[in-house]
Amino acid sequence: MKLRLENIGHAFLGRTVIEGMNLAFAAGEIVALVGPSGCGKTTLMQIAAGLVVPLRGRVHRAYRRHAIVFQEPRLLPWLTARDNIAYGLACAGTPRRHRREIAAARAREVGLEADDLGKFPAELSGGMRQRAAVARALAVAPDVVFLDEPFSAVDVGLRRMMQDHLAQAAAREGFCALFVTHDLGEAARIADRLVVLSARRRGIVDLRAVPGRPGARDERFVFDLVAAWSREEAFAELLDGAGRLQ
Ligand SMILES: Nc1ncnc2c1ncn2[C@@H]1O[C@H](COP(=O)(O)OP(=O)(O)OP(=O)(O)O)[C@@H](O)[C@H]1O
Repeated sequence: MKLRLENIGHAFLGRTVIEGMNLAFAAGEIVALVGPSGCGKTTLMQIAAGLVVPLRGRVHRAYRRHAIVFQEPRLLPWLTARDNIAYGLACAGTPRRHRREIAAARAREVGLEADDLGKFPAELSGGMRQRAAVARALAVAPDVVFLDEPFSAVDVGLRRMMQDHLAQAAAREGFCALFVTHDLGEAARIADRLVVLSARRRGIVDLRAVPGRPGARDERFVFDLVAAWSREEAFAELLDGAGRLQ
């Protein structure tokens, strides 16, 4: 697995968003991209995923396949949850019976019941739809998963469960996850590594390994880590004027 961003630069309507960015990702690691609103997290993820062609630089991709999870589920409304989860497999020509088995297994992993698989997206709750979106991404056995604030709209209990699931799946299956979030607590829970972006400086202000193992950090540890980060200059742009996390 190889994913490397080399000297990436991008601008919208003549306004530079990202400049001279170099990053490399390893198999099995979860990298959190954090930074204030508008600093270019989504743009950088979309460039890495090939959804946006950068104005400058190159993306080196040497892996079989990747999957993307967006902030909203983006399920196809005319397909059942089962067929949504199996969609990538159907596109890849996986036989029907095999893809139904994989879809059922991936659905179970994210806590969807067998009964839910025959339902259409309109019949599922928002949290269930997002579970299906994660199951769909992992169903194709990706080498890289791009996630753009995937859990920001789900309730706190489900968010915790999905974070743990992602961390365990990445460790077990060896995929690399590039995770966009503006929530330092979330990054502290699930990332191996942190990339901190700045809106003012249009680039990376900090790169660091997160101590401990993703998914195995307890509440106290995460709280103390975020408190320590919050006092650092590298995270200043993530704090609002009152010194609270945004
Ligand atoms: N298609 C577009 N056309 C014009 N400007 C854009 C486009 N996409 C993004 N931008 C601008 O580029 C900048 C970076 O946007 P981006 O969505 O990458 O930031 P972000 O860090 O992900 O923000 P947020 O945390 O609010 O989602 C913003 O100023 C945004 O307005």
